[in-house]
Amino acid sequence: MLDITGLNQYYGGSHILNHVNLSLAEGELVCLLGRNGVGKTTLMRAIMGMVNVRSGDIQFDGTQITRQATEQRARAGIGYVPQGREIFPLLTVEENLKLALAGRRDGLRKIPAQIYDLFPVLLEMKHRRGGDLSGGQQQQLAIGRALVLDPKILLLDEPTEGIQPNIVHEIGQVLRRLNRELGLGVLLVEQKLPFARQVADRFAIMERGHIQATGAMGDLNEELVQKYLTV
Ligand SMILES: Nc1ncnc2c1ncn2[C@@H]1O[C@H](COP(=O)(O)OP(=O)(O)OP(=O)(O)O)[C@@H](O)[C@H]1O
Repeated sequence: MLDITGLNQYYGGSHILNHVNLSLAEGELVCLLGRNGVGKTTLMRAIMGMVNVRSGDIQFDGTQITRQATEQRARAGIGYVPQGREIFPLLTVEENLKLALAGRRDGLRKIPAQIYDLFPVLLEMKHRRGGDLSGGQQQQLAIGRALVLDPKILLLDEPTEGIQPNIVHEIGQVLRRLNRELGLGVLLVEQKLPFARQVADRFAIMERGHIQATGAMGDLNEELVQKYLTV
């Protein structure tokens, strides 16, 4: 579904993504792990076309997208929930969701009922401003907004950061449900290991901009954790 091969990216003279190879098969839920500053967010942004890459390929759904604009990638079916959520604080929940309708492939003009089914709190808070929501509710809004586009895969950058445990649990359940019931592929950047273990099928560990290890989630042993993840 998503195949990244030999991807190199630089910020000025700093080589950030270093020959990254990573793939997400159809319906797979993969967690990208790694310490702070290793390049996880940069990789997500590169997949979305928000940073220029120097070399390498990104293929999505059989198409080469490496040089496509962000809007084109979103329309092709890559949903993105950025770190820090980036919702519009002065717009209502409903308006935040409606903005994403512009990117629908099928021209739908109504927020799909499924979004409110997945996140009932968004229905309750429909007329409230985004900025009035709690961090956890804003995260649910950010995920809901990405889902309005009807993506084939979803990229999430640290969706549990700064969120209270009951909502973290709820988000985990929604991701599993989307993945299991609807076959949505998910690439998740995550720092919380118990959460990653709970939701992901497979892991990929990044260090200094390179994928150092991948495997089934059950194979993420203490040695790998100590070597690449413990701070
Ligand atoms: N816009 C930018 N300009 C220059 N350097 C940047 C920029 N954004 C990130 N970097 C640098 O690139 C490196 C990778 O950052 P990135 O945010 O991708 O890492 P990360 O693994 O997502 O970290 P975190 O877990 O802290 O979010 C870091 O050294 C960071 O300082």
